[in-house]
Amino acid sequence: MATSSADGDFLLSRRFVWVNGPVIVGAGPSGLAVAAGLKRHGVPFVILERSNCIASLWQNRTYDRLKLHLPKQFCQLPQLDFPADYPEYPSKRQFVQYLEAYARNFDINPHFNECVQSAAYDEVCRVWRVRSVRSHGEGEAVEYICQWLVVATGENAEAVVPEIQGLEDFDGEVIHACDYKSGESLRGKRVLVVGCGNSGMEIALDLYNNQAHPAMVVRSSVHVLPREVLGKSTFALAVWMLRLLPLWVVDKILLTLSWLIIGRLENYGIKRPSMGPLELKNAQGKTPVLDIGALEKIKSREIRIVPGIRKLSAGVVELVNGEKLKIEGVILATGYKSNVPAWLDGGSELFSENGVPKRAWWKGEYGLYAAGFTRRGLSGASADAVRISEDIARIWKDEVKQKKQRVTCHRRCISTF
Ligand SMILES: Cc1cc2nc3c(=O)[nH]c(=O)nc-3n(C[C@H](O)[C@H](O)[C@H](O)COP(=O)(O)OP(=O)(O)OC[C@H]3O[C@@H](n4cnc5c(N)ncnc54)[C@H](O)[C@@H]3O)c2cc1C
Ligand SMILES: NC(=O)C1=CN([C@@H]2O[C@H](COP(=O)(O)OP(=O)(O)OC[C@H]3O[C@@H](n4cnc5c(N)ncnc54)[C@H](OP(=O)(O)O)[C@@H]3O)[C@@H](O)[C@H]2O)C=CC1
Ligand SMILES: O=C(O)C(=O)Cc1c[nH]c2ccccc12
Repeated sequence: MATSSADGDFLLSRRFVWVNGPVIVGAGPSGLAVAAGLKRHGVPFVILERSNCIASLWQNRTYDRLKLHLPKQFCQLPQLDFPADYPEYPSKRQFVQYLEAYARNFDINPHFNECVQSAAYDEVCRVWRVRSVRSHGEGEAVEYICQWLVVATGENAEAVVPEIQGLEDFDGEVIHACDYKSGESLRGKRVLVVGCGNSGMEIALDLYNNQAHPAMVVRSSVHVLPREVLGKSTFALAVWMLRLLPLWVVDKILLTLSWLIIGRLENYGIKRPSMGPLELKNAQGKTPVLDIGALEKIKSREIRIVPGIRKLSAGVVELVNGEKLKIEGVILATGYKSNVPAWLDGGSELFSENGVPKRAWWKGEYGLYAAGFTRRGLSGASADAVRISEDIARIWKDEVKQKKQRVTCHRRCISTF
């Protein structure tokens, strides 16, 4: 039956579902890891996923040749290691296979094609009301009512598409990095890659490897670090040094090693930020680039570095220095953002306006949790998941015990009559 909702949209009648445990929003690595932790403690839950598969970022919104850029020991989820024969840097296919095995192993069955549209805390009934719409069938609307809400929608939920003057006049292909699969279709073409984070760098290299001619926009500054130092992971080295030394000292060491291995980036048109790489990651969430080969092509000018864009027109980009380049395609490697502000009502003591938790924290009020928002990649997501599942399990078990006691007491009271 169709009814009219408060905001005037037509809506199929809503189904109400009481969940005896938490609702987890998102079936990426963070949501799966929380779910596995809850299974371990015997806590029931529902996990809602807007797409038709687990880890949709990895399956649908990343390019073919992507590999994890941190060594495998920093990327596996709690309670299940990667298979022993996985390489140091697993491919995206291997990572997805691992996640599928993870979901199977812990018997995690997300509700697919269910996009959460809103979630709000009902202070009167002291429950969360989580409203979703099923994208398959007739678009059924469901309201889940639960005591705990775990936000696991990720730091990369939506693509950031910048406003660039004249973008609509450009006549070639314009895609965001999340829709880039391979440079094959751009063979022989001049392609502008906007953005120089890990996506921009790796896509520029992939374009080069597919015989395209990439130019990459570096409008401000970026830290590029070698992925390895003397055959050892730079990231692993940094983690190890952080146990012994303050962060600023580790940053100084990383920069000295980079200078010895890579040389001065300024020679190739790339400025380094004034803040050190780890300090910048902590302060602003800006991930340093771990170089997998783009720098060599930048040095040989096979990947051109260009400054910011002034405007685009048919077949041409005009740069802020007045230079004009002929281009046939644009890849926007301009980053991602959280979508939490679009659907979470309340929770402002945990989440800031841009949809990531204040102070990179995992627990809010009224049973609200955030998994995978601490800017520490997959290892951060795993750490959050363990804390969250243990916290919920502790409260859930207490409540179950109390309920049992109430029932026993009630029975005793009845039997004394
Ligand atoms: C290209 C790329 C490579 C990366 N490589 C690494 C790496 O090597 N190592 C590392 O540690 N980190 C890496 N990261 C960081 C990345 O954030 C993590 O790897 C990981 O995917 C985070 O998991 P997550 O579950 O928090 O978020 P996601 O993987 O983004 O999962 C969130 C899920 O929530 C779903 N969702 C979103 N909104 C809704 C909604 N309203 N309703 C229902 N479902 C919703 C999404 O469809 C998605 O499936 C990489 C990121 C990118 C973009
Ligand atoms: N192999 C792997 O494991 C990979 C991991 N990743 C991870 O995915 C996450 C997202 O990375 P990424 O997609 O690179 O996003 P980032 O947010 O790291 O980088 C976005 C880039 O776009 C630039 N930019 C934004 N708007 C504009 C504009 N209007 N004009 C010019 N430049 C612009 C930014 O420049 P500015 O700094 O000036 O704002 C920055 O260089 C990161 O955590 C990263 O580590 C990504 C790819 C591969
Ligand atoms: O790949 C990512 O996006 C990550 O967030 C992983 C990560 C966490 N801390 C870092 C420091 C340097 C490089 C990558 C990471």
